[in-house]
Amino acid sequence: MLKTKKIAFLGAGSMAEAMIAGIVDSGLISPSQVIVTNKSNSQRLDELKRKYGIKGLHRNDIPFDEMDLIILAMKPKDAENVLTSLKHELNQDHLILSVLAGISTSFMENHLPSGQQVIRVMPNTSSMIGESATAMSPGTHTTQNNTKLAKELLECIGKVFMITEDQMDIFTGLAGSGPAYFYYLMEHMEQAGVEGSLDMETTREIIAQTVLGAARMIMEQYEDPGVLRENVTSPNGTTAAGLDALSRNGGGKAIAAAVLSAAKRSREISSDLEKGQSSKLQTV
Ligand SMILES: NC(=O)C1=CN([C@@H]2O[C@H](COP(=O)(O)OP(=O)(O)OC[C@H]3O[C@@H](n4cnc5c(N)ncnc54)[C@H](O)[C@@H]3O)[C@@H](O)[C@H]2O)C=CC1
Ligand SMILES: O=C(O)[C@@H]1CCC=N1
Repeated sequence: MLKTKKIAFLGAGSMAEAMIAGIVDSGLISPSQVIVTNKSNSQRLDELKRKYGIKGLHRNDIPFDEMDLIILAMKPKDAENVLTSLKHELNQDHLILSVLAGISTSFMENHLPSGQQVIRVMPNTSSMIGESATAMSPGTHTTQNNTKLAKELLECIGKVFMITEDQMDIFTGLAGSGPAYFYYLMEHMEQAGVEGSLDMETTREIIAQTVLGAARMIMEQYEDPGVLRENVTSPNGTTAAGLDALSRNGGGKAIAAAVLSAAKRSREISSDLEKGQSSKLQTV
């Protein structure tokens, strides 16, 4: 289904680049099927053109008539303006995908022509290497065919989870923001490794392999993480000492609080937008 489809990304930041890289790399979409635009930075468009062979165009030069999928990838604070500006460019066949945190399908539907097909999507930056955990939740008017088409596209960038829209905030807390928690953890592990006399490059490789191995154990052994943790932990051994320090320092609670705080922030963004308070979002 994807072979003939034309895709326009509105927004050319980190998330758009990660998706473009994953999509182009999958080989299921040719770079000539992808257009990207942004607010004003033409150097950035040149960079994406050079790296991925896609087209980078000024917003006013996008041939919307020829597009099938339009992917919104700007910041939530810019959503309302962009949706309003799109109103006169769209027809009923256009499928709109939004990757914006906190932007509900009803918000999109209310700002677009009546009956417009929209899908709310939450990918993460591991899209870049085809390893995103991506959620999707279709709007009221989206056909099954278009839902299937979007799923096919999103499968180019990783695993896709079809969820209900009320689960989007927690999914954002877990997976949209999730890579950052692991990078944060890895930064701290790196620091400890270097303090323990390993060089930075080796430490980084050791940590990355350890994280990768742990993730693959979960995915391939279908085992509960608690059981896998116990398998590592000898009574009165090194891991018990490590886990005890983690627990004494609030490690477990901190991790759960990170996920819940991100989910709460996603809900707050929605609520500010619903109240017409885009200006409250400032840099978001
Ligand atoms: N960075 C991440 O890990 C993830 C981000 N997201 C969502 O993706 C969206 C983009 O995030 P980032 O790429 O990190 O932001 P970014 O700041 O790197 O990129 C935003 C892009 O939007 C463009 N833009 C602003 N106004 C525009 C307009 N009127 N028309 C067209 N383009 C416009 C900017 O020029 C820029 O290229 C956000 O809504 C965020 O919630 C979702 C999942 C993960
Ligand atoms: O930090 C943010 O708001 C975006 C959404 C999920 C990941 N990054």
